[in-house]
Amino acid sequence: MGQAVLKLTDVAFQWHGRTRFGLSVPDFSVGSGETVLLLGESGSGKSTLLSLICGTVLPMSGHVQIAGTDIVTLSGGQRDKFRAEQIGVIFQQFNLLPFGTVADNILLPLRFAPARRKRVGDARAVATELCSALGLPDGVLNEKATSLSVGQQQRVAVARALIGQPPLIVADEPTSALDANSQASFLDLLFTQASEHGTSLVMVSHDPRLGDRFDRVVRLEDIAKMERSAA
Ligand SMILES: Nc1ncnc2c1ncn2[C@@H]1O[C@H](COP(=O)(O)OP(=O)(O)OP(=O)(O)O)[C@@H](O)[C@H]1O
Repeated sequence: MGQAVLKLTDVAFQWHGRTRFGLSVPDFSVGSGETVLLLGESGSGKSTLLSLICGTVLPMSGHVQIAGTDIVTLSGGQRDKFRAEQIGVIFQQFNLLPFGTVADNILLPLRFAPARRKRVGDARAVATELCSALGLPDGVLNEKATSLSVGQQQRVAVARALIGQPPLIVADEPTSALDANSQASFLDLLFTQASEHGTSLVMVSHDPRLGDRFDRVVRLEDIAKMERSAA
């Protein structure tokens, strides 16, 4: 494993909903360029862990280091900017801007991330290259994102995560809406792009069959302790 891009140390978090759910992670690291598949049952806390990694929720204690910075020490605004600079995120539902074009969607993270934008140079040209590498049709940048097929929208979400080469990509069940063939070609594209740019990848899934493609397969219960109780 190269130098850690992601390192969680002594992290403890709790949701206070109708039932209380606690997640603690003593020690979990992902190296530079490493690809990790995170498996776990439904409701086991996989998305919660990704939210902690992205800094959209904060632990009650512990440290979440990304590229050497402990995001727990940052203010809310600093954390939003840091996330835009350092992490490409692919959600289960892709979360594309419904009224935006494909270009608006792909270029979105650069708006909040000056260093990432600078790395890109000619952003529109890079977005065009990414679309072509991801098998999207010519001229797609001007299409409305929601006019595309589900598989195409998924590729737009990947282009948005990859643009400007963030050191870490976090993906929450990105293939759940695809059939087996589309799933395989989607993962081929994601892996080719990530490895070309030395990007680390943490992907959550229910499906252990995807494991062969990854450097490491981690079961959530092997790195975390979960507790559930009545509120
Ligand atoms: N915003 C929230 N408020 C309160 N409780 C929450 C919240 N989000 C998740 N939880 C609780 O945290 C637990 C873990 O949920 P989480 O979504 O992290 O699991 P998961 O492994 O990603 O599940 P799935 O595979 O079904 O997406 C669940 O018991 C859930 O009810």
